Amino acid sequence: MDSDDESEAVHSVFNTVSQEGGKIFEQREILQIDYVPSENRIVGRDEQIEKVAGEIGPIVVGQPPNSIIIYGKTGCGKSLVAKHVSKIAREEAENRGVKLATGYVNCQQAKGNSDALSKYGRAINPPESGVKFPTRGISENEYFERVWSVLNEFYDAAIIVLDEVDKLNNDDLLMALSRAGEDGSVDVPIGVIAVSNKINYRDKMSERTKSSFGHNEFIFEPYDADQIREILQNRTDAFADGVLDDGVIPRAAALSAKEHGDARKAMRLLRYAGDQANKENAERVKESHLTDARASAEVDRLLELISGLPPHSKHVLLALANLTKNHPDREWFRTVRVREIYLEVCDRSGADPLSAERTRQLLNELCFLEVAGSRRGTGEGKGHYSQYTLLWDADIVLTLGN
Ligand SMILES: Nc1ncnc2c1ncn2[C@@H]1O[C@H](COP(=O)(O)OP(=O)(O)OP(=O)(O)O)[C@@H](O)[C@H]1O
Repeated sequence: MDSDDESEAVHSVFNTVSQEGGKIFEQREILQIDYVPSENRIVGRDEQIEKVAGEIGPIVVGQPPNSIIIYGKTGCGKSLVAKHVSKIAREEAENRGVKLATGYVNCQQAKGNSDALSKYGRAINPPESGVKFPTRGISENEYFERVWSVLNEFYDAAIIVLDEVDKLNNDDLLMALSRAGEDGSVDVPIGVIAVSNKINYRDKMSERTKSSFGHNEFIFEPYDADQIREILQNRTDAFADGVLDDGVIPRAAALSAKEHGDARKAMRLLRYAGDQANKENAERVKESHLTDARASAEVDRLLELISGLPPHSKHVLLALANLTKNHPDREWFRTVRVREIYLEVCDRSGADPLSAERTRQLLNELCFLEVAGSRRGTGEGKGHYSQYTLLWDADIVLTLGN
């Protein structure tokens, strides 16, 4: 392809798409959500980096470290800090003549414990090793054996980052890894850095795993407006020189801090504002572009939340959205009311409705995902009942669901 090709799009709907990202962006990828900033661009997490490094620290001299678990809402820098600490630990260990294996596994992308182990095995397996980590076909035990053999033969110590650890079916892997050194399965010390955005994951852990992680739990708070402003300010080289109006970043930061404190979403908002300016063929990104960007960001956020839901959860959500839309004077609805509309939604979509009890459970799951909210009400002599409210714009939900 000719990179100087300035030819017009064949289809006018693609007119605003260009290799360079239009007039507005210089390096749009800097605002992509998977872009990992270099260490001098990690904002406001010095204290957390120090604490995590403090617990995992002994590993750099080949001594057993403390395994840790980091909790916090989405986009508050958990994975970034975990990856960063494991990277600098590897550099420090190398500096001290210790061979440290480091590997990162996102458990959401792993199909269970065996797959997570296999991914870790492949991440640390040196080219000269004869050990194979097939994607399937061997037992979980065999994966363990192979990981141990690679560690024993090629390394002095190991760190494993298990991101979204709550997505594994159980905590067996967490426990096996954090206890491996003690129970003699492997000759090198292992440090586990587990990451989860479900604070109540702790309740699902067995007592033994809890005691392995002891008091080494860190909770990362969402970012405040100043921190988000600095994070965004550090990414302005995504834009062409001088195209960003002065008020855009402070406003994007203020909105993001108020709504979620999530760095990833804040970057997405800024990127969408740039896209919006491009679409309008504007010379500059203005605060007004944030308004449209917010609508797109909201849709994306909700899509992310509900994308993995089974059909009946979506039917229940649609029922709540319909109620909300049709009763602008009311916010809260009792389970029975939601169920009535749910039955209509099922009827329309030709689905067999689930039981009343199951409907209630699905409503509670929507609350857990922060798509809906719940409260207890007291009836006149009728005891307690639950009420639900939609935490999202009903129109957005209905557009996505229909
Ligand atoms: N302190 C920070 N400084 C600079 N950029 C940051 C910071 N925190 C987060 N980011 C940006 O936001 C992105 C998302 O952060 P990260 O993956 O660490 O979130 P998380 O807390 O692990 O969230 P999730 O639970 O959704 O995975 C990072 O890749 C990075 O681009």
